[in-house]
Amino acid sequence: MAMPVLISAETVEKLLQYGELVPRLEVALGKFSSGKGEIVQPVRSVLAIEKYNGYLGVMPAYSAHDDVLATKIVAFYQRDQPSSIPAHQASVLLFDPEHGTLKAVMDGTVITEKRTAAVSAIATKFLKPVQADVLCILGSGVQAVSHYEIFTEMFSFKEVRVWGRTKENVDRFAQTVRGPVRVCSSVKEAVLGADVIVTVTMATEPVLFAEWVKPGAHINAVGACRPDWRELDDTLMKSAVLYVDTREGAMKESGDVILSGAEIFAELGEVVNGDKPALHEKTTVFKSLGMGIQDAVAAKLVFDSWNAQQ
Ligand SMILES: NC(=O)C1=CN([C@@H]2O[C@H](COP(=O)(O)OP(=O)(O)OC[C@H]3O[C@@H](n4cnc5c(N)ncnc54)[C@H](O)[C@@H]3O)[C@@H](O)[C@H]2O)C=CC1
Ligand SMILES: O=C(O)C1=NCCCC1
Repeated sequence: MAMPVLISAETVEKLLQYGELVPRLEVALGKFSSGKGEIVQPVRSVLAIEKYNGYLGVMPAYSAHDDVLATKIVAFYQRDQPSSIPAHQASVLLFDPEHGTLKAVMDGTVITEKRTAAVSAIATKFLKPVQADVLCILGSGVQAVSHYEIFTEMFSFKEVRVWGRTKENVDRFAQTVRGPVRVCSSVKEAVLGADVIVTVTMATEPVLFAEWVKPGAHINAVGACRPDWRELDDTLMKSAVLYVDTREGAMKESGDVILSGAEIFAELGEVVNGDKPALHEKTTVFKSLGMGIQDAVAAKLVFDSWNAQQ
C-alpha cells in the first residue's frame, strides 16, 4: 500500500488560495444546512489537557458531493505569557472515501487560519450593512491577520482598526499585514462607528459590549469556543439577530450562545440556500465555531493542487 503523502505548512500556504476556497466553502455550508443529510459531521469532540491549560479537538467530516473524507485534529492552549509556538496547531488526515485509505497528512494550522477567515468573509458578504466603510478587528493574533487579509481583499473598507491586549502583539500585527491599519488603544475606540466587527481574541469574559456597537453593524464572533468562555455581552447577544455555523455546535460549545440564552435565528448555510433571510439592515452576529467540513473541503483543494503539480 502506498504511504500517505506529507504536505507541509509552507506548501499549504502556497496552494490554498482564497479565490478557490471561498466558493467551495459557501457550497459546503449550504449543503450542510440543506436538511438532506448531504454532509456527515458530528459535533467536535474536545478533551481538556488541564495540566497545561489546553484542549484537543477531533473534527471528522464526510461529503458525498465533494467526495471527501477527512479528520482535523486541533490542539489549542490558553497562555498568559507570549510564546513563539502558535496557540492553535492542527493536522488534517485525508482519506480515500471509497476504501478508507489514508492519502495525505497535511498541516492543518494554515488551513484553520484561512478557512475560518474565509467563512467570516462569507457571513459578512451576506450580513454586512449595505454601506460598510469601517472594519474593526478585536484581537491581534493569527486569526486577526488572516481576517485582515481576506476582508481587505474581498471588501472595500475605507478604514481598518485593530485593538489588541498587548502592545507587542499589536505591533507584530501592524508589521505583518500588507496595508494600512489604525491601532486603537481601547476596545471602545476601535468599535465606535464600525460597520463590521471581527472578534478573534482568546478572551473568556466579554470584551465587546452592546452599548458601543453601531445599530445595523455586523459582528463575526470567532473566539470563545468553550461553553464557559465569552467575547460578547448578554445584551448584544440577545438584541442582535443571531446566525451560527451549526446549531448543534453552538448549543454545545458557545458560551456566548448558551450563557446569554440568545435565540439562534439561522445557520449561515440556510442563508446561502435562500431558506432564511440575511437581515443586513439589523445588527447581526455570526457565531463561528469552526466545522470539520470546512477543513475537509480545504484539504481536498490542497491535495488536488499538490497532485496536479506532481
Ligand atoms: N471559529 C473558528 O473556526 C475558530 C476560532 N478560533 C478562535 O479564534 C480566537 C483567536 O485565535 P488565534 O488568532 O489563533 O489566537 P492567537 O493566540 O494567535 O491570538 C489571540 C489574541 O487574543 C488576545 N487575547 C488573549 N487573551 C485575551 C483576553 N483575555 N482578552 C482579550 N484578548 C485576549 C491575544 O493577545 C491575541 O491577540 C481564539 O479564541 C480561537 O480559539 C480559532 C480557530 C478557528
Ligand atoms: O474550528 C477550529 O479549528 C477551532 N475552533 C475553535 C477553536 C479551536 C479550533
